[in-house]
Amino acid sequence: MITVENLSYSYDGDPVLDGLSLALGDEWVVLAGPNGSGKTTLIRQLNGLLEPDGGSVLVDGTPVQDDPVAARTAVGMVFQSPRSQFVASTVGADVAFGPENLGLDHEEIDRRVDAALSAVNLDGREDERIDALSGGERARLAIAGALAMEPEHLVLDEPFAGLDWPAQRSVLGHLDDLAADGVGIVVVTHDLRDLRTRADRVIGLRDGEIAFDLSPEAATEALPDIDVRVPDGW
Ligand SMILES: Nc1ncnc2c1ncn2[C@@H]1O[C@H](COP(=O)(O)OP(=O)(O)OP(=O)(O)O)[C@@H](O)[C@H]1O
Repeated sequence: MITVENLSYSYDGDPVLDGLSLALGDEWVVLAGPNGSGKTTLIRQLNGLLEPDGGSVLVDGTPVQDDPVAARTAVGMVFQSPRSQFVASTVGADVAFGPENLGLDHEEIDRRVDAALSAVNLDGREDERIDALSGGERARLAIAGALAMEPEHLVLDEPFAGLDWPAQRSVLGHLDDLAADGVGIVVVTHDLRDLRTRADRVIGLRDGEIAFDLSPEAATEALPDIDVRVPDGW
């Protein structure tokens, strides 16, 4: 469980989040909002990449700042620009890096790397150099790196941008499996296609505040109010 209590955050004195509270359990949550509404600023606090100016974020009851390693193990994060997320030069080594740091044995590391790469349709490409991958392949690799950590919560910032349809379908299928296993999924996106039947909640953010927190059905009328398009067939 991730609990955000009265969270405030400013960049150089400009408030972006102001007294935001939220609880995220083992459910599928879509976080939607227009550009600049504070989505990325919010999720970066969920595993300690940003430190709150006020209020707190707790993961399983422990403040993130008290145990950042536990928070980063429990809350996996995939960002929009994956380039900076890679730590190794080849595909397999990069995905193995996180599990290796957890001190897992080789068999378990291999199992996780295989499962994560296959979830994003990159199986068999362990030895390829990351700098030779396309943008979409890098985005998929970043997702594989987070999957291999087998976190309790997986937070993905615009995960489908730049992914072709087979890769999107594969990632969605894997997220479905994770959700069925009790992993909490948070998808930050402007593009709600394929998410209506998956999401338990749609949280709308506007100007750093929660404008609504509703079921997908109930969010239909609220989404245009925060300038997020309701997809055809939603
Ligand atoms: N590093 C930074 N320094 C200064 N201001 C920032 C920084 N990062 C974000 N901001 C500002 O904070 C506000 C919220 O940005 P944030 O990236 O959290 O929004 P977002 O909802 O994720 O937007 P987008 O949909 O465009 O990704 C914006 O006004 C942005 O300009």
